[in-house]
Amino acid sequence: MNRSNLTVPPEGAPVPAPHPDAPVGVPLGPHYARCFGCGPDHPTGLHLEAVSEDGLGVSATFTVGDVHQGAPGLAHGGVLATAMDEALGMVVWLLRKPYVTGRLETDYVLPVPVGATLYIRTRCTGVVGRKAYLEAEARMDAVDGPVAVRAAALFVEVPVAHFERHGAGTSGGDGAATSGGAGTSGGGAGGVASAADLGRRVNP
Ligand SMILES: CCCCCCCCCCCC(=O)SCCNC(=O)CCNC(=O)[C@H](O)C(C)(C)COP(=O)(O)OP(=O)(O)OC[C@H]1O[C@@H](n2cnc3c(N)ncnc32)[C@H](O)[C@@H]1OP(=O)(O)O
Repeated sequence: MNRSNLTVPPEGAPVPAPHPDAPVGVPLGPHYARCFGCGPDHPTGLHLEAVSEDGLGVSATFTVGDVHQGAPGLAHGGVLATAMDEALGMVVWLLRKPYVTGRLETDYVLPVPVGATLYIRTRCTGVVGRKAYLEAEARMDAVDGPVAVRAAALFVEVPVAHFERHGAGTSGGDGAATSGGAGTSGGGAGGVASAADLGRRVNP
């Protein structure tokens, strides 16, 4: 894909070993019930579903709905970028450290119609200090379908306090209260409802 050197790991950058607690071969479940990318409680979200392949790579699916259109009948490019961001974020989630997206680069290769399912595969290609380098590819309607979107990203590790300082506080806001409570609101393994949950998750 066309990408800047900001999302390419420096030569010799190590690819981390999978975290010993990282799930392998199982559905990841949402990290937060109201997440626009993966949350089951979000009415118009992407409802992306993901499986950890080997603790460092993730396979995910996203089916484009009516609410995701840009041009009539076609997925909005920003929504497709969100799907890639979410799938990439699930990879750093496996590293058991809090990260945020610093930079996301996207190549739109094919128009993606409403009703299409994207099969997304993401992978960590290196970690240097606080910076994690990742890439992703989305294929249309089958795991071996035509490539529709490619992405590369730089995620930056942040302290848990980042979410407490900038987010809705340790209570998770009213979203946490209405979505089932700490630890369970995410549905699958490791879901969080607040920054405090996130802290317990990465430092149990
Ligand atoms: C509760 C549920 C939770 C659930 C959590 C799971 C959520 C998953 C959702 C998907 C993920 C998202 O969308 S996250 C949401 C979208 N992203 C954000 O909101 C991030 C907003 N930006 C920031 O907060 C900040 O800019 C940071 C943290 C990215 C960086 O600030 P900082 O901490 O001061 O660090 P800084 O020194 O500037 O940068 C550290 C290193 O990274 C490099 N770097 C930083 N930004 C960039 C950049 N855009 N492009 C290239 N490189 C960059 C710097 O050059 C430096 O390299 P060097 O000098 O060390 O070499």
